[in-house]
Amino acid sequence: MFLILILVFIPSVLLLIWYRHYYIPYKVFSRLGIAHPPVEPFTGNVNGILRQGTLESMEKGVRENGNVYGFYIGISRWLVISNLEILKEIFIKRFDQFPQRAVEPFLIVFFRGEIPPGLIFMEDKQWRVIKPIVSPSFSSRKLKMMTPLIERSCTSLNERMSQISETNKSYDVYDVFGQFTMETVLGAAFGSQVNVLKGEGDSLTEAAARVLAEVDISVILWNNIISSHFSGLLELFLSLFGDFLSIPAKKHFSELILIGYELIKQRRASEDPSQNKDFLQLLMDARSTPEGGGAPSNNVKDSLSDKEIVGLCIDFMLAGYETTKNTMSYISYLLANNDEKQEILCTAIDEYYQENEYASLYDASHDIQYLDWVVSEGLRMYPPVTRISRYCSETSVINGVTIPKETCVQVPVKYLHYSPEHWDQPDEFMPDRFSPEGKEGRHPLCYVPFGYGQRSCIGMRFALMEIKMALTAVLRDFKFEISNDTQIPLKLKQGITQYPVDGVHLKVVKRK
Ligand code: HEM
Repeated sequence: MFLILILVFIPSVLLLIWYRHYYIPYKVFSRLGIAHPPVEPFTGNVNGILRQGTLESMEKGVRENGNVYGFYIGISRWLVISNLEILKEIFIKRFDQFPQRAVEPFLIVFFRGEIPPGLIFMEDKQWRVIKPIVSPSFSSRKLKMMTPLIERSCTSLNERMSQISETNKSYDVYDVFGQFTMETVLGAAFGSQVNVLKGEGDSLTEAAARVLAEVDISVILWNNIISSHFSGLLELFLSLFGDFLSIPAKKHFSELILIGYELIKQRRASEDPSQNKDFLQLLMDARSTPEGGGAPSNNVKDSLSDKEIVGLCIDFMLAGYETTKNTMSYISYLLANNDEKQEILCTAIDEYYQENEYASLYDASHDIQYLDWVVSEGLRMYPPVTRISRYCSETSVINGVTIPKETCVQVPVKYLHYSPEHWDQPDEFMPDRFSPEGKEGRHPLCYVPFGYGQRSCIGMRFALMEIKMALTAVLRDFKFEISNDTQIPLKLKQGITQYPVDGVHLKVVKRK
């Protein structure tokens, strides 16, 4: 009897597992006529993605399957869409059905502990409340108040480039721009005055550097596989044993959070907190203004809690560090490899300062048109964020394609930026394509380094201001040159952003 029970029970359980974790979930795309690579049990397409590289596998997928194809991470569904008309619907017209990004990996939830998510992973309902309170902190007027902080770091950057040029050797500018960005992002988020470029550090710089170094894409993929099969299992495991496992990322997050609380406390006790010109202070002072002006009604949340403020500042730091550091490094690399374009830019900067001798870096970076085109073209060729996601909250049919509820749409940014359908000679560095004539007739969705629609990058203006000011400060006196140890082409890797694995080695040469 017992033997019969075992013989029936075990196969039934195995059959059920096979049915629930393999047969049913992996049928969804094929039933809807959506192509996808062959799946492996349990992991779905993850092994193929890790073997080929995240970006490469996506580009191969688009080439082989066309502008709509699917893949599975564990049993969760991902749909890669590069059809611009479908994307326009998803980003704009059907925002209510695609209101947020991919679900936040539980590991990140665990790291941040009591702190609520920042805007990046914020769920739609909460985002609609918080975004109007946060948005005014990113207005041109508020950002302009932060320019002294960036000017100070630009001066240190210029001094650092001067030291490098004197060695007459090539140097890893990725490292230098990393220090510059760390200095500015910590200054902008928390008002830090530490001179990272001069080798100084403090507890904030250390905690931030460690948090930023800890996040690994394959860990996140495994997190997603487990959560897709056994929702709640990772949550249960980490809530029971998390505190006993000494996980470095958790420790560094906690340090950052405590520093954030301490800063808020000090600001509250300070006699004149208004002298602080950073996001922490702006968020402490922030009040939402209802559309059309006037005071917010009583039943609408109009200010942020301390936890929300700290969460948002850490979010800005995470979102702004690697993206900005990578962009500056890529643009320097492109300029070094395209000296005639670099000459045009340097001449534009010289001419501007001949006419406006005492102009601030902010004004120069705002007014020099060619600089804007160079930065835009740099972001086209090397977008640091190579994929944008939108989570489908309600089954939708768009242009004949059925997108089932709980599918995550991925937009292959880099693929769009190189598509010959939209770009002439996409492999060439041609800043003029961003001139008014160059832009004419181009579909807005084939260029999305900062995303698109209501959930596009809130830090875009800040990032562009910082990148342009830094480039102006450097190129007034120096230029970039390739040397024997410049890696051409750059070897790139997909982490949270796309980054140059071996850094960017260039010579920095004095211009005059
Ligand atoms: C070159 C630098 C940067 C690039 C390329 C970049 C790119 C992006 C992209 C592609 C997104 C997703 C947009 C979408 O889903 O449509 C995003 C979102 C976001 N970025 Fe940036 N970013 C940069 C710098 C920054 C900086 C400096 C900050 C903060 C100061 C920042 C804060 C954010 C936040 C908070 C979000 C989420 C917005 C929301 O959901 O409402 N970013 N960024």
